[in-house]
Amino acid sequence: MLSIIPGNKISSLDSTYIKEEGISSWDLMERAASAFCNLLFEKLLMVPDDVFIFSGPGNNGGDGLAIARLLSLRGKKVSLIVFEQNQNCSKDYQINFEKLPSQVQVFRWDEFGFAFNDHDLIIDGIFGVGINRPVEGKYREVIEKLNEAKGIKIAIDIPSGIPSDSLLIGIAFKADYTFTFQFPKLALLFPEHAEYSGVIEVADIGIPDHFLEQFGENRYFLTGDDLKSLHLTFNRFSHKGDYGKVLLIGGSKGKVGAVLLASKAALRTGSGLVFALVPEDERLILQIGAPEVILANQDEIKGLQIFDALGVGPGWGQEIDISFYESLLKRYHKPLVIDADGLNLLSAHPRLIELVPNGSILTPHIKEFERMTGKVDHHLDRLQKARDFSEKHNVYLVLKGQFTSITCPDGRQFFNSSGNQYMATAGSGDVLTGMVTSFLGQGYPPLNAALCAVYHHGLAGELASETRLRGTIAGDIIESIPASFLKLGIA
Ligand SMILES: NC(=O)C1=CN([C@@H]2O[C@H](COP(=O)(O)OP(=O)(O)OC[C@H]3O[C@@H](n4cnc5c(N)ncnc54)[C@H](O)[C@@H]3O)[C@@H](O)[C@H]2O)[C@@H](O)CC1
Ligand SMILES: Nc1ncnc2c1ncn2[C@@H]1O[C@H](COP(=O)(O)OP(=O)(O)O)[C@@H](O)[C@H]1O
Ligand SMILES: [K+]
Repeated sequence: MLSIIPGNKISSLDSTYIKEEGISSWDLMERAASAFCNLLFEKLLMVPDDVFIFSGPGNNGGDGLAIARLLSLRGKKVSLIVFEQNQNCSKDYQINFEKLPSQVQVFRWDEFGFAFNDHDLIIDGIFGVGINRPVEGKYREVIEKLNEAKGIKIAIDIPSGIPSDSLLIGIAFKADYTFTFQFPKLALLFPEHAEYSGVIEVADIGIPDHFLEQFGENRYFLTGDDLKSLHLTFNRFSHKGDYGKVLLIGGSKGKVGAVLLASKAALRTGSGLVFALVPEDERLILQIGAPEVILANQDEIKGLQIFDALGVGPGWGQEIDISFYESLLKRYHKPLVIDADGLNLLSAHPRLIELVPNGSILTPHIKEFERMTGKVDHHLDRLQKARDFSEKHNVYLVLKGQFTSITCPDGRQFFNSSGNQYMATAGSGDVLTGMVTSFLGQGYPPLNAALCAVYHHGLAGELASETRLRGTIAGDIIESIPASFLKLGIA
């Protein structure tokens, strides 16, 4: 799994790796530049002929110079805009400057005209993870102009101005794409930086995961490659009892659809038996909407231990009998999944949180999370509060949004790479609740249940939205769950 390395450890990572591999820092920069160019040709349908590269004084600028050479060798008309005298720039910058082919036109920033067309490609190599203060002076002037300019904009490693692991102060380059080296820098995952980072792609420069891990701080980027080994298999001689008996509890007048969505999602995720407990008057809707679901009644659920997992909260409302919730938490001793009003009720009745079984999975969106922990200032603060909360209450916290994070009681934090903006639609969280509950009921350890559910939910959202775009609805995500398994080769 890809470790996310903090900015202040990247240069020691770099030098240790170079030493162990017996390569030079220039070699590593060359790998980075060619990985960048490969991504460019892979991700852009048409790579523009006119390319403008802005190179700052450090190694991010050095990457820009190497990219200038490689793109020029591939027939592109490259203009390079520089800021400092060569002798004031990094060593590898200077080497790459010497290697520039004569076809690359070099401009000083104050001699350059800044006139671009829609189809020009603008590459930002001004600053990378070495940024150590807010951008001012000539750099600010140039970034302001570039942010107004036409053209397709790509940042090398990180948009210039964004610090590697903390919140932007002042100005930064606004990229359409960020091609980041080896692992995404933490700050790229902050919602506050969404307008700067654009689409994030990871350019593999060949540093292995186990090597990265030594420099990490227990933060990881979850990709499809990580998932396969987490899944349990379905075997030929199995029966429905082998794949978990789960119970979804929620629904209220007008909101029973939430349980319907969660139940269907649990079935599509592979649950053998899905039970639902909803108010008496709302049962018919559920039964018609999903005939595969078994409706439980209050008496049946007295023997709660027969269920392999519970999913509590979708569409529940705030008006429920709180003593029922309390007795549920007291009587069920295995990890369970809590979402939506199940969480809001914990916020309203804080004594209940102490009753939540160890290892349970809580799936708040940002607002629900704030209700539980109090006001959050920014995403970094939220990530720290998530760690504190998980550790204190011994639960897994799935904080939903773009790059949903999964925080473990031991402090590990995983960031999901799948999903897109078309999942911002009513009920998509209920789908996730059904999926997590399903995996938990199938016998996955809580962490694996959360990782698998979050990743497949995002991938199903991507697949569902391929043809539906902004018309994607939660039900489409459910119907694409099997396609997500297929895509990852999970039988
Ligand atoms: N393994 C790696 O991490 C690799 C990193 N590489 C590149 O190296 C970059 C990091 O390079 P550096 O450490 O040289 O850092 P940068 O290139 O980000 O910038 C550092 C330079 O900018 C100056 N500077 C910082 N903030 C400034 C500000 N606000 N105004 C004016 N000047 C400022 C510094 O004094 C220094 O000269 C990465 O982002 C990446 O692009 C790649 O070359 C290859 C491998
Ligand atoms: N822009 C986005 N990118 C990725 N995933 C998203 C995005 N917007 C929403 N999602 C996902 O959709 C789900 C929304 O959940 P939630 O806010 O609880 O919705 P609801 O309450 O309507 O069911 C979460 O899993 C979230 O991660
Ligand atoms: K940059």
